[in-house]
Amino acid sequence: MTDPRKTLKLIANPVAGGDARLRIEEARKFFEEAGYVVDLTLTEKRGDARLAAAAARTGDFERLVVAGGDGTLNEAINGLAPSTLPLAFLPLGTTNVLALEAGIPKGLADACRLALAGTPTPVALGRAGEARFLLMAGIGFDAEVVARVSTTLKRRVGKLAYAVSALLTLLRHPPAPMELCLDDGRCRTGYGAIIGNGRLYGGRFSITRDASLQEPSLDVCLFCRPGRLPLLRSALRVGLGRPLRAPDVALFKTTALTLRGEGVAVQIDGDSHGGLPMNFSVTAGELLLVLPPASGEVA
Ligand SMILES: Nc1ncnc2c1ncn2[C@@H]1O[C@H](COP(=O)(O)OP(=O)(O)OP(=O)(O)O)[C@@H](O)[C@H]1O
Repeated sequence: MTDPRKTLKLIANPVAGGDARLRIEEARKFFEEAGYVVDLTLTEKRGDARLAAAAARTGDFERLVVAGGDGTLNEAINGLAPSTLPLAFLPLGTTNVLALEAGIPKGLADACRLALAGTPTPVALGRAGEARFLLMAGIGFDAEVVARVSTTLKRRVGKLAYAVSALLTLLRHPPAPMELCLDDGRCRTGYGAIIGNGRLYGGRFSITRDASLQEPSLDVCLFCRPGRLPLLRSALRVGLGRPLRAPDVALFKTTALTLRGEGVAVQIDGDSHGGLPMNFSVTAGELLLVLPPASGEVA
């Protein structure tokens, strides 16, 4: 006989943010006490969340709940989308950009409550080659910082590990040139780019301030000047919460672009994703993300 209770699929990374085992167990209990049968998959390595989310597409689930960092969330999205199964998120990672962007509470009980009672909201997803991204793609310097960040240091000191990696990357070599081309054939040279589907970057910082998860467009920030100094100046402005400006950067919205560059790295949603050349685009409504009712995104 089938269980008449509602079933949740929970995909959780037990090593997110250092050690998330206890919090995952608490979340499981929360959902069970709320009357749900919980089908839990604990990830063991990169790739597991994607496979588990792909399998959940054909299951009889009320919700897919992903517990972990933005990297595990990205994997789950790549396994799930396009789908009408609502995806809720419990932020257990180091940086948790989505939680900040979308107003998902950091407190576990509140996040669990939202996972059950929040509004499934259609969001647009970015594409980097074949892979989907929810928050942002970073090309060049930023992706090298991600690639070089020490996991051991990240577990010990959290976000500070990214600052250490940024310094080492900057000392190593100046940003490499790349060519950005739009669909109408217009091209220009840059020295790094951030392609934002969302507004926030690396925490509460913002580079693509006008982006919106619900809007099917990509906000591009192209770093236009060669050398380390302009990049440092831009990093400082972002750190101080100031907007980036021409001529250091070019900011624009688009729905598709191509980037080319010799040995230039790419990251999506905070995890390495190969290198250029790569096409980037955006598709509306490929995912129903469970968000706070009536707010969508925080101001
Ligand atoms: N059990 C696991 N062991 C090792 N790596 C894992 C495991 N589960 C998932 N991963 C991979 O580790 C990467 C980072 O994990 P995740 O994003 O969940 O947490 P985090 O690194 O603490 O947080 P953040 O993404 O905010 O830095 C993900 O890309 C994921 O593919």
